[in-house]
Amino acid sequence: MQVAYLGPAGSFTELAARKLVAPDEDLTPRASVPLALRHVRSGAVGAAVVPLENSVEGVVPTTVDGLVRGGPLRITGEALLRVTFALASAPGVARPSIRRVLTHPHAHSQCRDWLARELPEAEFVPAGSTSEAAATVAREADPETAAVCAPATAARYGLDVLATDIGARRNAVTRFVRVAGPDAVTPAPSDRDRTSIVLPLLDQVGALHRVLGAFARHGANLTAINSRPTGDALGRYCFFLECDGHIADTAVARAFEELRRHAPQALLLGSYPQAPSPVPSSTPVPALAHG
Ligand SMILES: O=C(O)C(=O)Cc1ccccc1
Repeated sequence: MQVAYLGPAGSFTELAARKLVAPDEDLTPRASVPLALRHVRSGAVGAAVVPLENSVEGVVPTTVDGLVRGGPLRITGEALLRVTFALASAPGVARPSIRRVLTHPHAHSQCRDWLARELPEAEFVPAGSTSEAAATVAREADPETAAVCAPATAARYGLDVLATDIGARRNAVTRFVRVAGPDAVTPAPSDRDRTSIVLPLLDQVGALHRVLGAFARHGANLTAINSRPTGDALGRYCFFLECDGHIADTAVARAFEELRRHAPQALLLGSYPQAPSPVPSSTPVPALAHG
């Protein structure tokens, strides 16, 4: 099977994809997340691996939009990757000559503080991925342009590393998902699963309250709730929900059934094993103070 990923070669997504493919599957790069998902929907590839969210910046909007808009898809797995960022240039370039910094918007937002401090005059130029930024810098060999990418990606494209660890957080983790067509087999329940759901929210009093209530009543632990505009009109939103557990678990199945009674368009994106964390477990969430 061909599995697309956000490329070109050397992206963080490629590293994640390597954890999510079987030995007999082939990885094939795509220039953007929408293109990779379009090729899953058309059947040109069997699956795609795309970045979904980061512990510092939250969700990758193009990915969530690609999942909630368009034909149904199925998430069948996830991988977590610790990401560290380097500033890289063509060989022989000195840091003071950098006027432009190329990278993926999600990488830029995690390095914004360092860039504002160390290269306040440099302009940010969005790239399709961190590896595309590195490839462009290598190809153009412009002494005024640098890329933000993984140190290994800089080495792969023959770039010099001008600075390392320029991200705002040491333990930044990005979550990637493997996405297939709607007929993909749901992985069997494991001891620690996650379920992802898409829900167009009805424009009614109490609509969100009923959704949250369904999870609480059946004892399913809702772990994330993101709203994205449907794109149809101002004020129309689609929710991307996640909870612990598998759709084969009674709590999750009952919560989803109840959700469907309120919002028949609710769509199960998938149930799949949660990936182990690549960093030491974080400090507990502080309890809310009740006044
Ligand atoms: O995969 C990449 O290289 C990307 O550009 C997406 C990305 C950006 C920042 C953190 C993780 C993935």
